[in-house]
Amino acid sequence: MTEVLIQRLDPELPLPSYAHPGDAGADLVASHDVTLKPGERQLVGTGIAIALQDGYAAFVHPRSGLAAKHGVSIVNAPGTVDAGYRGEIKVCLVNHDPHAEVTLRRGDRIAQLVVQRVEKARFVEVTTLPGSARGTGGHGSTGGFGDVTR
Ligand SMILES: O=c1ccn([C@H]2C[C@H](O)[C@@H](COP(=O)(O)OP(=O)(O)OP(=O)(O)O)O2)c(=O)[nH]1
Ligand SMILES: [Mg+2]
Repeated sequence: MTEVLIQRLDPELPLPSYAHPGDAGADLVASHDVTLKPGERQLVGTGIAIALQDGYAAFVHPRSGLAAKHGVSIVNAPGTVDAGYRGEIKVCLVNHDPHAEVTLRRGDRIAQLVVQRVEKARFVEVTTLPGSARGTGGHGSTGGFGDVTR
């Protein structure tokens, strides 16, 4: 288990917490009320700043309940929090619902933070890449979407 130093920027807001012992994501809350019109996005504070250990990053993921019930997601999902970042963690929420406005209140759980170990890559330039079974096929090269026709 990695230790993450955390600073409460708003003493009245809770620290991130895992809802269940096996959960990967710790819930983050909104630092203020926010109302999103259909299609609108807003950057929302969470009231916390963290210091991750070197070799770690934290990823800001959407909550599936907000997505399924209200169409609310995160524009840049998952957002990347670098180990060296000391500012407030913020969430760029978006309302994908075509009709309904949605209001989230200060203290509501709006996203979840997944802390992960990450590798640094050394980029080695070559003129030809080694062959592979997939080759250059991508972006739907393995087939379509079953019976769906357009
Ligand atoms: O959902 C997010 C994504 C990022 N960040 C913070 C932490 C991260 O370390 C920093 C920069 O994020 P990123 O590198 O994704 O943004 P950028 O547009 O490349 O900005 P910068 O030029 O500051 O790197 O912003 C958040 O608070 N929430
Ligand atoms: Mg960046």
